[in-house]
Amino acid sequence: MNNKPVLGMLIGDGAGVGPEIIAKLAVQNFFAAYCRPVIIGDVRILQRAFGIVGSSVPLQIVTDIDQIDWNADLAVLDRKDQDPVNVPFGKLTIEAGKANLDGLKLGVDLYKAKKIEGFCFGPFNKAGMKEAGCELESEHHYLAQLFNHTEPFGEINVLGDLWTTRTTSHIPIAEVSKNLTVDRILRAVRLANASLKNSGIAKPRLALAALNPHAGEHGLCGREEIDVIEPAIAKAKEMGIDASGPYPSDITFIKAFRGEFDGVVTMYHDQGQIALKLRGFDEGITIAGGLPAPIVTCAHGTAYDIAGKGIVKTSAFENAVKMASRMAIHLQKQA
Ligand SMILES: NC(=O)C1=CN([C@@H]2O[C@H](COP(=O)(O)OP(=O)(O)OC[C@H]3O[C@@H](n4cnc5c(N)ncnc54)[C@H](O)[C@@H]3O)[C@@H](O)[C@H]2O)C=CC1
Ligand SMILES: NCC(=O)COP(=O)(O)O
Repeated sequence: MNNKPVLGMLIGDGAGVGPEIIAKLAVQNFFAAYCRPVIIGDVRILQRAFGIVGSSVPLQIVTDIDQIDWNADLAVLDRKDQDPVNVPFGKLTIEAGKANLDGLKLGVDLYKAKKIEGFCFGPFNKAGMKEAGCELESEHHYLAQLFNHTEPFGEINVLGDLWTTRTTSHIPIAEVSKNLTVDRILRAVRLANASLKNSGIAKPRLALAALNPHAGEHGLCGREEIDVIEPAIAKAKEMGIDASGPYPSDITFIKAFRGEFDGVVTMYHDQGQIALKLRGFDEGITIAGGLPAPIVTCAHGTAYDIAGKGIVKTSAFENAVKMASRMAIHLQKQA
C-alpha cells in the first residue's frame, strides 16, 4: 500500500520553463520517491515539453481525478486550457495567465475535497495573471481568498534551514515605507514564527531587518526603525516570540547564514530575495505560507529567455516537491 501523499503538480505558465521542469523530473521518475503525483495542466503543453526534453514516459490521461489508478502510469489531469499554438515559448499570454488562475482554483478545490494533499506549481507569470483579470496583488492573495483565510499569510522563502517572510511584497518600492505598520510587521513575524514552529523548531529565533541604512542611525537617516519596527519587535516579545533587531539589512543575512537565526523578517521583496538568490538561486523555494494546504513553488520564475531550450535546472522545483511532501506527511500525522 502506497501511503505517500497525493500531490498535484501544476505545470505553470506554458510559455515558461515549468512544463519542461516537470517533464524532466517525470522522465527521471523523481516524483514517485516523494509522493503520488498528478500532473495538472494541458497535456499538449506537457507533450511539447517531453519533445524538448527528448524523452517521455507513458501517461494516464484523465479528465476527472477520480479516474486515476495510482498503480498505473503517471497521471495527468488534462485541463485543455493552454493550446501550444496560442502559447509560444517566451511570450506573455492571457491564455496562460487564465489557465494559471484556474489551476490554482482547481488545486484548492481538490484539496478541500480531500482529493489531493497539497500541490506544487511551475512558475506563473504575474503579469499574465493580471492581464487575465486577477486584480489582487499576487497569487498568494488569490489563494488566501480561495481559502477565506484572514490570518497572516504570504510568501515564505526557504533556502537550506533559513526561512524568510516579507512585510511587504509585490508593491512598488516607492510605496514600501507607508505600508510598514506595526500590525503588518507583526503579521510577518507571526507568520515566520508559526511556520517555523510547524516545521519542528520549538522557539524560532527571528531577526527583523531594518529598512534604512545603518538601521536608521538613531533617526538620522530614517525613522521607520524607531516608529514601527522596534515597537513591532517589542510586541512580538510580549507575545513570547524570540524576535530581535532591527539589524542593518546589509548585515542581517550575514548573521543569518552564520546560523544565528532560524528566520528573517524582511521589509520588502528584494531585501530577502537578493540575499537568498545570491546564496542559492538554484535551490530556493517559496511556500504559500500560513494557508491550510501545503502549496510550494520554486523561487525562480518563468525564465522566458530559456524556455523551450531544454537547459532549465530542476533543483529548485525538486526542493519544492520535497517540502510539499514533508508538509503533507506532517499533516497526515496530525490528522
Ligand atoms: N514560482 C513562481 O511562480 C515565480 C514566478 N515568477 C514570475 O516569473 C516571471 C519572470 O521573473 P524574473 O524576475 O524575470 O526571474 P526568472 O527567475 O524567471 O529569471 C531570471 C534569470 O534566471 C534564469 N533562470 C531562472 N530559473 C532558471 C532555472 N531553473 N534554470 C536556469 N536558469 C534559470 C532565467 O533564464 C533568467 O535569466 C515574473 O512574471 C515573475 O512574477 C518569479 C518568481 C517565482
Ligand atoms: N508569480 C509568482 C511570483 O512572482 C513570486 O515571485 P517572488 O515574489 O517569490 O519573487
